[in-house]
Amino acid sequence: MSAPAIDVRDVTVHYGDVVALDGATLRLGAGAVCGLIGMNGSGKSTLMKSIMGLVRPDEGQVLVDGRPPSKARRSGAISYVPQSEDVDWAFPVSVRDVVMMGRYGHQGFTRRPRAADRAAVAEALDRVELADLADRQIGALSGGQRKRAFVARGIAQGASILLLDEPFAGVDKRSEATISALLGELAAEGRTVLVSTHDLHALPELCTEAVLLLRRVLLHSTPAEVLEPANLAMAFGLDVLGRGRATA
Ligand SMILES: Nc1ncnc2c1ncn2[C@@H]1O[C@H](COP(=O)(O)OP(=O)(O)OP(=O)(O)O)[C@@H](O)[C@H]1O
Repeated sequence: MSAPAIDVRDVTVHYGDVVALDGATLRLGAGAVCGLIGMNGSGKSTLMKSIMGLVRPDEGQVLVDGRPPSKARRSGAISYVPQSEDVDWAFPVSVRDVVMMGRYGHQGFTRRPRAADRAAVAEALDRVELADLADRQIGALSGGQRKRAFVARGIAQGASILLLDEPFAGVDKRSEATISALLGELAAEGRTVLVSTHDLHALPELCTEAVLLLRRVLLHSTPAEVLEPANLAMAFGLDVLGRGRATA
């Protein structure tokens, strides 16, 4: 049997005195679109950073395709779309340059793009509907377009695992629809998608499964079960859907 795409085993992460994750366990297979749900500070970004190998667990272990995250990252198997606040948008690179970064691992030491790299970048830009903005500076895009550029980087990279940290925050309806449809297509190609979102109502359409996080995984099930009021109450401590709010 092949290793799970993402295998988080009993992971604990501290930032100084803050316990961000406390015995988190999660296993995801190929073809899953898993929604990661939890209140602010529940550890969603930390979980993604642990899977990327950007944060080292104090306890427990993370395996990606059966390998340590750093190895999986170097091989290009895994791609991360960070929260907008974590990116320096003033960096003087074009949208095409950002997507080409996904090809670095394919280019050897010279980092000189070859025809195959240019073709992969063009195809990825097409898939996220950004071909007409390819030469624009990344900071001159809207929030939703920036997210799409980062998704395109993961596609050009050929990543089999995509981690998206709140890709719908501050995003217009067109970008939301483009990204949602794309995540379904990527999963249908056998890739694994983990996506954190505060948009609970979008969960059933967006995801094949969902996780409730509060420093550890409280529940990993279908979107419908995760959205049960009693389950949401475990993670948020109140009736987030019953009060008619669209987001957590
Ligand atoms: N670099 C850091 N240094 C110190 N504490 C941190 C750091 N990063 C995160 N934390 C703390 O760790 C906890 C988990 O943070 P994390 O960003 O993983 O949560 P989150 O679920 O992604 O939150 P949000 O929904 O607000 O993005 C929070 O209490 C946060 O304040």
